[in-house]
Amino acid sequence: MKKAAILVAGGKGTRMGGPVSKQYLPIAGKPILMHTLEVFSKAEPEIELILVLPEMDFGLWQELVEKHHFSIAHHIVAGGNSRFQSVKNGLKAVSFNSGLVAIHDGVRPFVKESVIQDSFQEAARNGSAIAVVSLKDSIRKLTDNGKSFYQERQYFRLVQTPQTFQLEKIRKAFETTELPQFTDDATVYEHQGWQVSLIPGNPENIKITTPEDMDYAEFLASKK
Ligand SMILES: Nc1ccn([C@@H]2O[C@H](COP(=O)(O)OP(=O)(O)OP(=O)(O)O)[C@@H](O)[C@H]2O)c(=O)n1
Ligand SMILES: C[C@](O)(CO)[C@H](O)COP(=O)(O)O
Repeated sequence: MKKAAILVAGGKGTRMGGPVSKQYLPIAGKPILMHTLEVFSKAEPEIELILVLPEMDFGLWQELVEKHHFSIAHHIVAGGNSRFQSVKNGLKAVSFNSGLVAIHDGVRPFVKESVIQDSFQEAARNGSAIAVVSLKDSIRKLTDNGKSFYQERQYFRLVQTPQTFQLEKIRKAFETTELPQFTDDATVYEHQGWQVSLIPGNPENIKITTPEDMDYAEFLASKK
């Protein structure tokens, strides 16, 4: 079965701040996005890789590719104004019509190869595979009047990427109008009335979001 991965990196990284968007920041001397492309290429050597970037960054990316002698084949696609729109652009760019597609945040470079492989296997069986991890902390639900209530954490999961799907189904799901609850791809898929399948993610697969994440990312890279 044909496989593709869409690595979305069309954001501005406003929570990270700084003059360079977070997806290009170096970890262990190499831009975050190159680590992410590498892990997908290692996990699935035959995969079609689609990298979604802000159109204004195409030149910067080309310079980084040359500077780092980066040789993993990938297609570049222009992002949109939201993650939803960036994914939609990536889905249009997949070169085949029948197969599987993993959608992954470009800024999650520490996803395990085994999680990527498991996600394709589960999506082939059941249509979708969403990587999730359990919570380590207790959680409380806040109310609008300033109270809070205990919640049973065994019924909750933190949602990561990859989120992997049968291509025809996720393309159809993304034909819908964008809604505020579409914080990831699972919510778009579910909006069709389809149930998602969950698979175990890996806890170190953090979404690099704020400056303190960079120190942890350097630590994780040093352990690889
Ligand atoms: N218009 C957008 C917005 C986000 N993303 C991507 O979606 C992933 C998860 O988004 P997030 O971590 O929120 O990234 P940013 O939107 O860049 O961060 P911020 O919200 O701090 O600006 C990132 O890889 C980001 O580049 C995207 O492809 N297109
Ligand atoms: C897709 C995601 O990474 C799953 O946890 C997350 O929902 C992205 O959220 P963001 O607000 O775009 O950072």
